[in-house]
Amino acid sequence: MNTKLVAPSLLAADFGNLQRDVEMVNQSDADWHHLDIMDGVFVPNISYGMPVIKAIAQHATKPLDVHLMIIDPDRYIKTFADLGANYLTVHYEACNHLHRTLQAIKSEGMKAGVALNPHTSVSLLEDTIQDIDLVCMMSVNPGFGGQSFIENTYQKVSDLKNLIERKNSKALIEIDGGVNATNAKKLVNTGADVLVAGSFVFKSQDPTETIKNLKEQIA
Ligand SMILES: O=C(CO)[C@H](O)[C@H](O)COP(=O)(O)O
Repeated sequence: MNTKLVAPSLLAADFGNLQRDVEMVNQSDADWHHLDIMDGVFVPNISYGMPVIKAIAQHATKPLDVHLMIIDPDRYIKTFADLGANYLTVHYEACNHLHRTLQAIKSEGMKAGVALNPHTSVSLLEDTIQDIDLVCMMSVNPGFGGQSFIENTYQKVSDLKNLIERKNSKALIEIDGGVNATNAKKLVNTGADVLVAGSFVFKSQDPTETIKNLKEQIA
């Protein structure tokens, strides 16, 4: 894949102006909307619930990339399929039967993603990488926007790229957490296909321009 994607994380949007921010992403150079769903159990934070998720899905015109930071994600696969999610990502650490969960996501017509926490080795995907459409590499400990990028991520991206090539997988590599203009190019050069950026976009003076610059930088 040559096109590198930017997916603004709505976690860092201004929730008082959520509709404005969703529309800004619709009209920007961003490729996807990234929704971070947190349950207060798998991660120490709760993001937003179903009424807000539904409203976002209704207004969003770009593909929906949904990242479930929740325990027992199988309970919500159908719900997100009905909402129109294109990619549904579950955490490796939250799945007892990851292979079954991936099949269930795909049988609902969505692409199946797996997220890895910073402490989780890429090698654990050795037996599932051919069934995975996207690996979300957490470059911060999940739970909050605005954290600092963990430098060890570069090594993990490189390990993952090797695994994907060795196993002939088509999985995309997505990076989530602390992405900004300083690390974006190096991440893409190391093998990243999709960059999720929250604070760097929504806390900037001109989010539309920031997305445009980020896209240009990684083109
Ligand atoms: O959800 C997250 C952590 O759980 C991410 O950090 C979020 O998607 C991106 O935010 P930021 O760019 O501010 O790190």
